[in-house]
Amino acid sequence: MWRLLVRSCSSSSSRQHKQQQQRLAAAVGSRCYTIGGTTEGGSQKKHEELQARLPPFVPKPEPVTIVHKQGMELLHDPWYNKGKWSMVPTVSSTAFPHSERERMGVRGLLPPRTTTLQLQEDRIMAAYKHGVVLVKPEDVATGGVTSEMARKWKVLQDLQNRNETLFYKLLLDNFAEMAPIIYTPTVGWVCSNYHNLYRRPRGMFFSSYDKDHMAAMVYNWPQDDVHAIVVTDGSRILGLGDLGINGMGIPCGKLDLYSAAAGFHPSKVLPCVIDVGTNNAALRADPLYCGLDQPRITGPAYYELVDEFVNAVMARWPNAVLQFEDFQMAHALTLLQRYRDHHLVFNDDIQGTAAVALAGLYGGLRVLGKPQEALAEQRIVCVGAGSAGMGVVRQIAAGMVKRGGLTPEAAASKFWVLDAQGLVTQYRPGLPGYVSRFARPTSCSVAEEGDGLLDVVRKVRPTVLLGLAGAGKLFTTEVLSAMGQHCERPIIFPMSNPTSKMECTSQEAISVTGGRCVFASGSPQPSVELDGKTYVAGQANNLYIFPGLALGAHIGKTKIVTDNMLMAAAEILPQLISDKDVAAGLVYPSLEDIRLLSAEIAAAVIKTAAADGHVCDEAAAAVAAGHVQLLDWVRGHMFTPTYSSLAYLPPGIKE
Ligand SMILES: NC(=O)C1=CN([C@@H]2O[C@H](COP(=O)(O)OP(=O)(O)OC[C@H]3O[C@@H](n4cnc5c(N)ncnc54)[C@H](OP(=O)(O)O)[C@@H]3O)[C@@H](O)[C@H]2O)C=CC1
Ligand SMILES: CC(=O)C(=O)O
Ligand SMILES: [Mg+2]
Repeated sequence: MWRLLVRSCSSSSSRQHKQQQQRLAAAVGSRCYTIGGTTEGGSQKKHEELQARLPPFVPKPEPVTIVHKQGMELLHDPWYNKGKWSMVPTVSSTAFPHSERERMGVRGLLPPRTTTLQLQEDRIMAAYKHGVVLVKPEDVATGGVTSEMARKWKVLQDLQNRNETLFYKLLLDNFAEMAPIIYTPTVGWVCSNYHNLYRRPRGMFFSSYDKDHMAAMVYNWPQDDVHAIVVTDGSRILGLGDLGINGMGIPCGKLDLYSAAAGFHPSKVLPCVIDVGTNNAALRADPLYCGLDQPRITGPAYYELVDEFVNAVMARWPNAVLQFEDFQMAHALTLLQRYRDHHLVFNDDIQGTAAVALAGLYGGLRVLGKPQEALAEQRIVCVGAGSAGMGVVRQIAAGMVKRGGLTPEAAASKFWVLDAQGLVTQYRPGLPGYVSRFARPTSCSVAEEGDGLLDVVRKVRPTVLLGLAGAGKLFTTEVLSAMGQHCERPIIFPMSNPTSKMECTSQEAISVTGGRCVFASGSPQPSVELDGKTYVAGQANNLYIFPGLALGAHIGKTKIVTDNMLMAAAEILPQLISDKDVAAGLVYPSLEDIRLLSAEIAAAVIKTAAADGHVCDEAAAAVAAGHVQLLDWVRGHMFTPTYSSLAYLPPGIKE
């Protein structure tokens, strides 16, 4: 066959071709041979030798499948999808090579690392033979995630993949019960195991490999109208550190809450991850990890990638709210400052957490029977000087200025902030501005640079203790006991997530202080029985804030998210706690009312933005009509999970 091909090419050679061959032969002498024709001055023998060495041509057509689908439609077709059945019976599609992703319009719809059919088979074989261990003993011991919670998560995932209307109805009707399953703490376990649990691809995956392609790639997403985007780079997932692309579980969980809590339509939200590599060596070494196998990109190249992502999504979906989530401290504030003055963006960990912490303190003051002005009288110890901790401290200080009439300097003097090296004082060289404002003066005789938490608590006698270090049990029995000794009703918020990283449990705080503390925690905690009395634990988590804040910003078309809007969210939330719940010691309203809470937060945010001249005409008119009308207007934008009649529109016919 090969000979046939050579002969046929040779006999069809044109005059021009022959001349070319002659020139070539003259140039290289008898060493020259070509495939497709013999050189006239060349060696026929050499040519024959070559042919003798080549294996015979065996006709074997490449296995090409002609497909009439692209993009998401292709991925959701189990025949064309190069997927596997994972432990959750859904498809994944990482076996598409990159050139094929381009051809088939699925670039960005899949994690960047490709896999092979063999690896997929090995994985299924392992599951087939040994079953799949969902929750390891250490997860149960430290993560607060049990096999039962993992099982429930699977049930909900499966349902979400089959029927979103039913999923959201179920979630809304059982919000307080199911939030811990779709969100913290279970979402922490999901992210840690994302590479094992990898299921139907959801959202968009951007990576450094996509540099200069993002503006085009976003058009692979099959939705013209996106209202909310949550993005992470996976660098600080809850308190679990760098989980790389596995962090995608967080934008998915947050956006489930956008839809359940604030009524964003599920088809109009977009979870995103920017994969710039990971410094988590164990993940990179895992053959099932589906992110890039490279260390994290840093410096200007990192910011170029994030800039490109922001420009790409904002160009296609200019009305979307963009929430930055779980970026490490090194980048979180820089990114927020980079975009916040001209894009509809906010950082949930810095700003959402800040608002929920201030709201919780106002709620705590209600429990103590004190007005909001009493905030200025508090002495506050905050463990954790990262994006969450410093955002919280800054917001509470702003509350002290606004409600308590303090100067910014006097407000700053009410805080003692600790990081991994202990108490932060101005003695520390090179403190960033947002920390140095709250660093204790070096002349401070009460507590000194580097003092540990117990020393600080004993010396400062704080009324409020906040935990945002993500380092686990820092509120030891001694610390809690010291809090209870000097303060009749200490406010204690271990806000780190997930449960494994919380500073203490409800049981520890309530029992050590004899039930006197006002308690709320980042991840949900059980009620505690003590001396015949039941103490209910509240949840100091930004889930109370970001859905309503984003809803207000989106429908009010506020263009930016201002500090005043965040303050409005923080101030309205404690007003929504029922008197009964206040009497029970709760510093936040019931999560069962989350839709109402989000609508009220959205209304408060819109009112404030309207006063600052930042809303669209329609929102301004709703504000002018009065609170009830504004609330109705806000609720009119919320998706309700019910079935509607379906109508068929043939292709090519416009709606
Ligand atoms: N409840 C909620 O709504 C929210 C909770 N969080 C939680 O807050 C935690 C921190 O998040 P974030 O601020 O973004 O993280 P960062 O990594 O930005 O900051 C962590 C901070 O904690 C300090 N720290 C670490 N270990 C210790 C220790 N042993 N003692 C005292 N301080 C310590 C670090 O100090 P150093 O720099 O010296 O290492 C750093 O200042 C996470 O667990 C996260 O889940 C975050 C957002 C919302
Ligand atoms: C709740 C949240 O945003 C966090 O722990 O990072
Ligand atoms: Mg977060």
